Amino acid sequence: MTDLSRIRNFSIIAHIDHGKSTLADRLIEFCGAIEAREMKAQLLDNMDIERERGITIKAQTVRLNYKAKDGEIYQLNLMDTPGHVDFAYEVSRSLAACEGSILVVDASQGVEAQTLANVYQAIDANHEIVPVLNKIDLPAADVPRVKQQIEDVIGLDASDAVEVSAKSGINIDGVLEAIVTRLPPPKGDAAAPLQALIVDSWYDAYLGVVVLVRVVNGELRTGQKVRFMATGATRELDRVGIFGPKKMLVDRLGPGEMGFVTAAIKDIRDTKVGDTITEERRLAATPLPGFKPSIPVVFCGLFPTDAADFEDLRESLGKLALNDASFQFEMESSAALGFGFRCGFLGLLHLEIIQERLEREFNLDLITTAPSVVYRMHMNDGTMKEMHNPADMPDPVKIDRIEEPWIKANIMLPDEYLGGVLQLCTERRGIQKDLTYVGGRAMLVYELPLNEVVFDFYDRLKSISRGYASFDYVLEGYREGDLVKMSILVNNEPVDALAMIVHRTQAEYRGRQLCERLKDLIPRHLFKIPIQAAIGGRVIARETIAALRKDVLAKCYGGDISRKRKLLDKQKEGKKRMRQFGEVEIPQSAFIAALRMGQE
Ligand SMILES: Nc1nc2c(ncn2[C@@H]2O[C@H](COP(=O)(O)OP(=O)(O)OP(=O)(O)O)[C@@H](O)[C@H]2O)c(=O)[nH]1
Repeated sequence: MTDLSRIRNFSIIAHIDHGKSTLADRLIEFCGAIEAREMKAQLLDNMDIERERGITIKAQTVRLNYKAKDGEIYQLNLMDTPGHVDFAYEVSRSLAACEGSILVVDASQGVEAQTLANVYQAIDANHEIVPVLNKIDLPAADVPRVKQQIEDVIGLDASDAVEVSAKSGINIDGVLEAIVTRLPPPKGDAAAPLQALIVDSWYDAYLGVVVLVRVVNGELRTGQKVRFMATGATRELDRVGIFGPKKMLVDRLGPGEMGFVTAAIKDIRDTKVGDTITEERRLAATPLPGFKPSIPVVFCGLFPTDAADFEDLRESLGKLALNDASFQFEMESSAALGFGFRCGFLGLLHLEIIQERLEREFNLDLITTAPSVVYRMHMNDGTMKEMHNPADMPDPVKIDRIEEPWIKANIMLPDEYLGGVLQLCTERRGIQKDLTYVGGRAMLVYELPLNEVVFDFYDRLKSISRGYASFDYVLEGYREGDLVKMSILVNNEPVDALAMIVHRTQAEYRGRQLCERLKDLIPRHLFKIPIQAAIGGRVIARETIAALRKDVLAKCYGGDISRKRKLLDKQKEGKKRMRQFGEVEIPQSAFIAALRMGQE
């Protein structure tokens, strides 16, 4: 067990692409030599599946051993945090497991929206923060300007910011020294009853459920009988280990240390993130303060393009859920798209990651319905229902009011794009809260309904600002809105997969857009096909696909009217049948295309 004064637990926070991963790699590399010589850990099988995980959405820790200039060897636990706003909850729980943060800012770019969002979280977690200016090798790097910006925008003293180039390996030891000298050591009591915080857990094909922990008091040992305080389950620990960055077994983990344990646990849902592990023999009096659970905020339907893939899809979703407790799914059926699943995500990026993994790793071709947020339906009878799917909208006469989630967004952008971005935010029902300028960049704070953001806000923002705007948000809470369900009717039949909840003021615009698209996508039939957008019984937009008229009368010369009538009747019957099976006549590809266009 390491003396507390020689432990530092920290995370690296940064805006995307400012060099967080590159710096982490350099730190690991720099400390690598010492690790091999001085650590008495037992090397576990070298399993590379971790690397296969691609985008790191899971919190990971790496233990480094650093020989500092004071001659002492320090144990540094680097906690990786996911950078994207969708995973804000995961960021906050990673931060809760450490005492300090390294704030990486690209010296050629300066402070961006995610820099701010992450710093605020670190401040909330009471972290000591060391600013690091990266990419000083770039000719465009402007260290004095970015230092000034950090002081003006964030209010952090940047006079002793560490200037580095992660890519060229310049001043990496400067970062390590700052960690040792400027970040506080953890606190804890080795003699107290065990309290270890579950920071994360995931399923590993070889080890079963792996639980990432931060020990606060007491110690964790192999063979120890432990209790999970939230669930009350007891287990004997099979393994106690660390990531160095490879998995290595250790005898014990003491206060302030981070590592992993395994204990014949089958389901990650049994290891609740934020729960406290204590010792069965000597129970802790109270659990540690946990974390807020991460709850899905965006839902959409996932359907296999080929109905024969349904079982494969179910199995693949199950596999993904093994490693991602914040991902939810349940079966859903749609008249237009067949059988599929309603899935819940932390945000749009999370949705994209899951969708991409299903398509790439599991080789599935999928249709995604328009993303929807979680609405709160306050019914006349005083009850409240959460609605994840527009198809489940109760009868409007029974609804007293509907609430929708709102976010607070930070948008940073070069001045010249401000006009366009303000207009976009206004179109999306945004409420401007603040506008300030820092070194030629505008910093906008807006409140926006999440439902307007999940649609295509981010893409529009990027295109208006030519990619220069950065955006981050936090959920603010629920507010009442004048929201309605808009149905799309094709040939007078509602198409469930295209229904959506919209704000009344946006309904007509959205409705018209969808009808126009569908008109081009649905092939002509022998009869006219009306395509309508409707709220309740009221049509708000309409397009018509003209009929393809087969000239049935061409064969009848002259006046035999009864024959003509017969033929016409026959054709009418045909029409009826068509109408009856109206949906079958619409190629599924049309729905798919309409939905995909909605996401562009
Ligand atoms: N010139 C220069 N480029 C760097 C430096 N550090 C990182 N980069 C480059 O910047 C890009 C982003 O670096 P990453 O380390 O992937 O950034 P990140 O913040 O971890 O990004 P995500 O993992 O995508 O969030 C890469 O192309 C790096 O090669 C540096 O010191 N100098």
